[in-house]
Amino acid sequence: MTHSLHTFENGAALATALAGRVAEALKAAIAASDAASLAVSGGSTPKAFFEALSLEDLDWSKVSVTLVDERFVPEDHPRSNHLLVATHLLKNKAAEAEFVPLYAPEDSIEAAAAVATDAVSDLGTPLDVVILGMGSDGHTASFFPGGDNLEDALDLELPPRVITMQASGAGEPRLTLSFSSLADAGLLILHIEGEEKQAVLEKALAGEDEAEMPIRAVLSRAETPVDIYWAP
Ligand SMILES: O=C(O)[C@H](O)[C@@H](O)[C@H](O)[C@H](O)COP(=O)(O)O
Repeated sequence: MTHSLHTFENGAALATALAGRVAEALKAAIAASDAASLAVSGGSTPKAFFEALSLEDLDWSKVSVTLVDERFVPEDHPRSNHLLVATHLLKNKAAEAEFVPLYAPEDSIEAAAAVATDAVSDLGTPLDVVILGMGSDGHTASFFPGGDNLEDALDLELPPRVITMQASGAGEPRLTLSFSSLADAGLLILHIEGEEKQAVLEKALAGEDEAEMPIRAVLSRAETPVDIYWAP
């Protein structure tokens, strides 16, 4: 599938523009079906975007926010993406949104993945808005090079679900939406910033080996065209 590149002079301009774009998509979903679903990524890049989105004027009581992926840690752990989203997004006008976590205090990560699969499936498919990030190794979501479940994660023949992922570059064991959960999103955004990530994107676009750079699966096989938002 194709992609479009949107570049901005700085992160603040990108955050404002992306928040507006996402708000319009959420409003359209609410107008169409009286509900909207938003799956966001963690990491350091999205903080300014989350802050800007939290101020957007829309009926947040109709919005369900979930995560593209999560570290298998409780929501009070400093590495928790739930904590990141609660701190930077689920406040101001967005405080009224429902949050659907991927982490659950189950006896195993596999049990937590099963609970999360049911919770995310209740949001319906396709997800209305998905925000992806990208690591310098070319991972996105928790589709890490060398990941133990990477092949299944990227298999579009398998159903939408939350799966576990372990990889040397991932830190904690991860919970992640499968590619089939996000490939047909109404709006599919890849948000990256900095010269290093720009070079990683160029390398990804210049090759085909998805195991080497899993972001390639999204860029080449997503059903929805990918909107890439980049600032220096
Ligand atoms: O849980 C995570 O870490 C994210 O979901 C992950 O996929 C992130 O988007 C990239 O690692 C980029 O992270 P940075 O924005 O910190 O570079």
